[in-house]
Amino acid sequence: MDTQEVSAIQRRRSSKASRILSFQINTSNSQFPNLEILPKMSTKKEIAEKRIKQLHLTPGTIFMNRWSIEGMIGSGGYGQIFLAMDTKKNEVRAVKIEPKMRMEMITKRMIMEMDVMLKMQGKQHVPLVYSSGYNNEFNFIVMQLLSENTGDIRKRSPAGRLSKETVGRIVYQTVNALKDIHEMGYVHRDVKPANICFGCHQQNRHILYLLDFGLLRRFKTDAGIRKPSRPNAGFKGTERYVSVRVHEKLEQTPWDDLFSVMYSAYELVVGEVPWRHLEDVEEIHAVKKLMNELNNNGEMFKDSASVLIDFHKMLVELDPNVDPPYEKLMNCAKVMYQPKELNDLYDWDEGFKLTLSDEKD
Ligand SMILES: Nc1ncnc2c1ncn2[C@@H]1O[C@H](COP(=O)(O)OP(=O)(O)OP(=O)(O)O)[C@@H](O)[C@H]1O
Repeated sequence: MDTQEVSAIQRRRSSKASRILSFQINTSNSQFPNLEILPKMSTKKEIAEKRIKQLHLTPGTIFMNRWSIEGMIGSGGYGQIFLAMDTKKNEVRAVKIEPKMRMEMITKRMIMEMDVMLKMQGKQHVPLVYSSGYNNEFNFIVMQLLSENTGDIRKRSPAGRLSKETVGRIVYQTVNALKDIHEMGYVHRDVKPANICFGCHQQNRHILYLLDFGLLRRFKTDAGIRKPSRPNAGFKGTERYVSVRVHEKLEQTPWDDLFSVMYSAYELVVGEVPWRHLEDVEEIHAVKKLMNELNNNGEMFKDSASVLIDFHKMLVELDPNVDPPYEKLMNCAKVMYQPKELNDLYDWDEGFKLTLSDEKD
């Protein structure tokens, strides 16, 4: 990318985001952020639409005397995520904030998230944490800034879906990310496209990062023994992406995270899951059970979904209480993304041309 191209991209981006990042753009080194997939800062209208009554931090605030808050880039049921500038190092960061009190109760979700993220530092698919802690009002984590999440990238792709070459590599890397988490004795319990991002710098733009460690739970003891299952483990996760076992309130195991990978991949490669328009949770459960009937699910695995047949079959045939064969699952994803390599261009690097050419056929 030369200086002219960078300027053109900058002009297309919101002027504020470009201003924030312009200090870093130096085409003579390969460190500059990938502007095309940086997370967008929410406009006032989007914030209102998300019914967020109040921003926890307003742009212009210098949080903890160090991080200059530029705007909100994401929010979930618990936290808000801000684009911030580290005023000491002159580098961009993401700051995740959660109020310490919620409905007069002390919130612990982010305390646990910090703890797990710190334990996992050094794992390839876990974002770098620069600082974490709390002040009088908030728990916070200052972490590596990542790209727009893959759910939002899919939504803005012209065909509303991603190519099998890109989704295969997302599956491969997500299974690898989960392998690390599971090997440390945790299940993630909220795998979904909104929690999957890529790096936004030249050197990590094809590395996938898994986000949101707030729902993790230990399924193995420190000695590596599976913990006894609770008779009713409750429903934890996001309705659209949880496995049939989670609908049945069974204790989650790595198997359930892998099913969430499968449903996420289905949505990314097809554009939607078969239960996208269903509101009744029992109906969603019923369709997911039907999908698992290997002799009866042909309708759900035709056209662009057909690339997931083998991966899905492999999962259905696994025992949820036995450690999954990660390498076999990753090899299955490899078949999906060939002839590409992990470090070749992804859909967003090449103007989504693979899905656009599919549409024309
Ligand atoms: N480090 C980051 N860099 C860029 N964007 C991020 C980062 N962390 C989070 N986001 C964005 O913010 C969104 C919400 O983040 P996250 O899932 O961590 O919040 P949450 O409050 O825990 O959400 P939920 O209620 O779904 O559990 C993500 O989907 C992603 O788009």
